[in-house]
Amino acid sequence: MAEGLESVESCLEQHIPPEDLAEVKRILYGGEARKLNLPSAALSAAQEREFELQGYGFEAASEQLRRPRIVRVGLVQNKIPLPTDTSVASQVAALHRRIEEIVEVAAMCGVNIVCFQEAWTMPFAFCTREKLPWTEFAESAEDGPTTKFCQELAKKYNMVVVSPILERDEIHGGTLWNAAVVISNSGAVLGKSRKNHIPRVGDFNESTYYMEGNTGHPVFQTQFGAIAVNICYGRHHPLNWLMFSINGAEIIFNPSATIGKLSESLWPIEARNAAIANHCFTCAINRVGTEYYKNAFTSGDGGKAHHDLGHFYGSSYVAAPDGSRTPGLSRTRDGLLVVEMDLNLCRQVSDKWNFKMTGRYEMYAERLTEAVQPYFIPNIIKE
Ligand SMILES: NC(=O)NCCC(=O)O
Repeated sequence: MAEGLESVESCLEQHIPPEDLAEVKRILYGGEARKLNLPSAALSAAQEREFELQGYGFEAASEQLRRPRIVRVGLVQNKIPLPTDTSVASQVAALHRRIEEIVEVAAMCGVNIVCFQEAWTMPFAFCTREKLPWTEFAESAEDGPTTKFCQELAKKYNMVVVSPILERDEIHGGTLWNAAVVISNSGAVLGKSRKNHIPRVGDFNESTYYMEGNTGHPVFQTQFGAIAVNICYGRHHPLNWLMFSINGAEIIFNPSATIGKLSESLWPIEARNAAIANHCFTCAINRVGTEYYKNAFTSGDGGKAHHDLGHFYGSSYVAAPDGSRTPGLSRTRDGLLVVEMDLNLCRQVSDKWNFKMTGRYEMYAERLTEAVQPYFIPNIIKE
């Protein structure tokens, strides 16, 4: 699919009559997000380094007993800088360099927690179903070179770093996992969260490489808030979001890699709906660009063999618990989205809508326990 539109937002800005634009944004986005005043040095560095930089803020009401809990998150979307047939080491090094220059700008913008896209140290090569060289991109979550690189960034910028990688777990037979490593602003590895739901759709043949995660729904208590990571395809599963929220997540990151022809119409809905349903902030991050492979692969649908998975459409955004959302980053360019949020908004919206209180979780837990039994009898009433 061609890259096409730069972004839905730029199209709206261009074509909606100015007198209607605010109302259109209210209906589509829950209002016009406040633009952050980002430092001019950051804006010019982003321009020089050829990535988009946008900043928005969400408001919360002031409270008498709690001080505002203001946090800035940074969402990074990027293309792979080198072709997929260059050496593994040079591809990883080029990605480290690219991220380093984006994170430096995030630091100038006061970002407290940064999250990269899914499997950020490699091309999203699982579509090929080939093992080599792609499995060579896998690293230890605890002390691999990418984790060490992120620890340095975390310490240097006093920033929590969420680093989604292809993990190799040497302790368990060198098995592969799709995992996000969470590194504290102290530089310590807080832990990891493995992808719970593995796609088997279109060219997303990821179960060729790794299986469903076994880390459950961990929430990481950081200095800046309680965070969780719901990796890519997990966003289609409302119960996956729910369980991170049940464990207390205030911000759920959704590092992704997905393409236009498969999911673009779902993209603006799913993370946003999760923010509403779970009274938390969600951060949807998608990679960008088209990645080409030397060897053609088929989709197993009778169609012609091809050399790319399709266009990753970026469009990273943040949604707030009140249902409002930021505009998305570009569909075609690297970008950094800086979003300021007051985490007090989570409880304020919870007190208003009461989804946690009205959730009837005990009823669903009982019925689901029955429904997963092999000889379950559905409750269908017939004449
Ligand atoms: N990376 C990944 O899980 N992609 C699956 C496609 C999608 O969920 O849109």
